[in-house]
Amino acid sequence: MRIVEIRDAVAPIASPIRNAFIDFSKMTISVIAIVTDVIREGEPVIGYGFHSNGRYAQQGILRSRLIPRLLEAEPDTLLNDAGDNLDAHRVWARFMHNEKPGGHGDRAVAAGALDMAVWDVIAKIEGKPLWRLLSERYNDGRYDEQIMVYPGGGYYYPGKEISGLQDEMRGYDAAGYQVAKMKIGGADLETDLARITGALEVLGDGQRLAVDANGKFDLDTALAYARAIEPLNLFWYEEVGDPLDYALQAELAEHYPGAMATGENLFSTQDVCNLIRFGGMRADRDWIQADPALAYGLTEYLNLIEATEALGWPRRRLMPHGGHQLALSIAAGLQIGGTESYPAVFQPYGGFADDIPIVGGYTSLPDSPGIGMEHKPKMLAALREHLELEVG
Ligand SMILES: O=C([O-])CC(=O)C(=O)O
Ligand SMILES: [Mg+2]
Repeated sequence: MRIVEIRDAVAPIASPIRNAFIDFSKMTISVIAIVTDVIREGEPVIGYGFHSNGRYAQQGILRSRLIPRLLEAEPDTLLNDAGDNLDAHRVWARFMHNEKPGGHGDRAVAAGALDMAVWDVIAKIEGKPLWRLLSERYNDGRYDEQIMVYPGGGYYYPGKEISGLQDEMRGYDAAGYQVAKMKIGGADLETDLARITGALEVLGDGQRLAVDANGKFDLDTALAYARAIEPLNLFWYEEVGDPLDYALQAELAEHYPGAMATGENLFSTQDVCNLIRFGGMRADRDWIQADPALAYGLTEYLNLIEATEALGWPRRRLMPHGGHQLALSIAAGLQIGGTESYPAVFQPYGGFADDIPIVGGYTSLPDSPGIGMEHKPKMLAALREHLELEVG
């Protein structure tokens, strides 16, 4: 088989929401299509990819480096031994050829989008859902039929802070979610505490609510919030300080007995290992949120699982950021802890298959080939429109 074409485009994912650090008024993502010469049901097999929100589109890196490297490669060097499908590891090594280690920034995001499309192609050519392919290749055939998912949301509602937030939490509860997440750090402690209390009036138990500071706090503020929320027994306290400030994270761990979560802005396996080694993270209760669609893709996430397990972290403590079906497929097929979802924000890319419900905080995956994007028709239509693709 051959790659016929790789398309990329910049897609808007702008919305009026803001977290403690950024607003999303100009947010974009890169979307990708890998078109192959393999024909299924009369149409060429096309793999789709995109990266998670929070980082802007990566057209420069994709167009000037990663995509040309694939198109210039001797086609057979990208294939598996049988020559009938792409080999994700060979493809990854090729598009990352001549890139120095370290300094993982936007390059990791570009790679994450491209690698997602590669895995969608591979699973479609193999005629299997990605979760099943992962289970068979890397997990001795084991998989989870039910995956823990929680909605990321709870942004600020100027003018109706509490009632807006409560309505959103009511919606998540009605949709079947068990745990939901809200933003903090975009207001003062008193205001945020009133918001948290308001959310808890809807959700009840503190274990049904996680809070996310998006890297905003210095140590003093981190500890002040920690003291205030500790009695509430929340599900987790997320990305409290700068994502690379492992000393702050370690100090927080000394003072906060509840669960901490972080890692969505760590873009390499090495960064995550450093977080584990130096960030005071506790494998019995904390969560690592590294996101394959921001951090070099699923191909690299396989290395991340192996490296974190070698440091004594059960894969069940991994819960990726990003609310995409790639992480859901990984969660099912490789049996990590679960994943975030975005039923209410970052549309049309957020959320999972339209036809599969959430029950008691868990969901499942469709059985159709690939990542499952065909079960999100609005998203697929948007991808095709941005990529100017008319075929299946
Ligand atoms: O950047 C955002 O607001 C999204 C985020 O942190 C999350 O979903 O955990
Ligand atoms: Mg977050």
